[in-house]
Amino acid sequence: MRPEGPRDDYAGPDSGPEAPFPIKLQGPVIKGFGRGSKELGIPTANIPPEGLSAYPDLSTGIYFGYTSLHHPPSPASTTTTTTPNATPASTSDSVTIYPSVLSIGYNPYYGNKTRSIEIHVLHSFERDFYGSSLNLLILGFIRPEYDYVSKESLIEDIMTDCKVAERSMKREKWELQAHQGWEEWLRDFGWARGMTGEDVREVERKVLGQDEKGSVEEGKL
Ligand SMILES: Cc1cc2nc3c(=O)[nH]c(=O)nc-3n(C[C@H](O)[C@H](O)[C@H](O)COP(=O)(O)O)c2cc1C
Ligand SMILES: Nc1ncnc2c1ncn2[C@@H]1O[C@H](COP(=O)(O)OP(=O)(O)O)[C@@H](O)[C@H]1O
Repeated sequence: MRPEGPRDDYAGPDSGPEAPFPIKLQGPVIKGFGRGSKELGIPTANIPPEGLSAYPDLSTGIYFGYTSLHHPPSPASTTTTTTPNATPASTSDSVTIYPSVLSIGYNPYYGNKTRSIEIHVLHSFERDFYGSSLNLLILGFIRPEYDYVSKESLIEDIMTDCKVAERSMKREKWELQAHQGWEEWLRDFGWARGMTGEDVREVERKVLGQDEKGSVEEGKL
């Protein structure tokens, strides 16, 4: 259960990220249990947890860092009526980078049986971006995951996480430009080349299928 008491304003030292950070994960945005937007009002983009095997000692918990998104060309675009067959923008043009908060773990409030990576991007999007490719550069740890007495107290803590992350990443040594190679890595989506919508759905079925039994405690909805 979440301990009583005030939260720190910052996470990580002013001198910048320390080992084992930055941690690099990537994957397509897949479906979760649909609770983020509907129940919490805080959407979280899920990526498959396989990349965590490269970091066997990483604790579950709440982290922050940069997310880059590469949106696939939209087959149902309603905006380009005059040039329906126009070639998509170049890869670098369609990559955007945002600060983010994320949870790695089992969501104790919901009692998931398998580990998930759930990223709340600190940006307001007009629409969902399932199927987009996502690179995640984790820079620091904010806190452990907790169980909560109510949905409202979980939401309140997540809102505090967002403020802590924003504040922490505005410090000079945590900015994207302060570290050679960070932006280059975030903009590299070579790993996603050739990945089809069917590939993404298959990953999604595998990940969701693993947690069908007892993943959501009905009483907590
Ligand atoms: C910054 C952040 C902090 C979170 N902290 C917790 C937590 O302490 N305990 C918990 O059970 N879930 C926590 N969550 C996970 C939410 O419960 C989760 O995002 C929600 O269940 C949505 O899941 P879904 O994407 O499968 O729909 C956190 C999520 C984020 C983005
Ligand atoms: N700021 C945001 N951060 C993360 N995902 C967002 C954001 N805005 C919209 N989304 C979309 O919402 C989806 C997550 O919604 P959510 O209700 O948590 O469902 P799910 O359980 O399927 O992940 C993401 O996959 C993404 O497409």
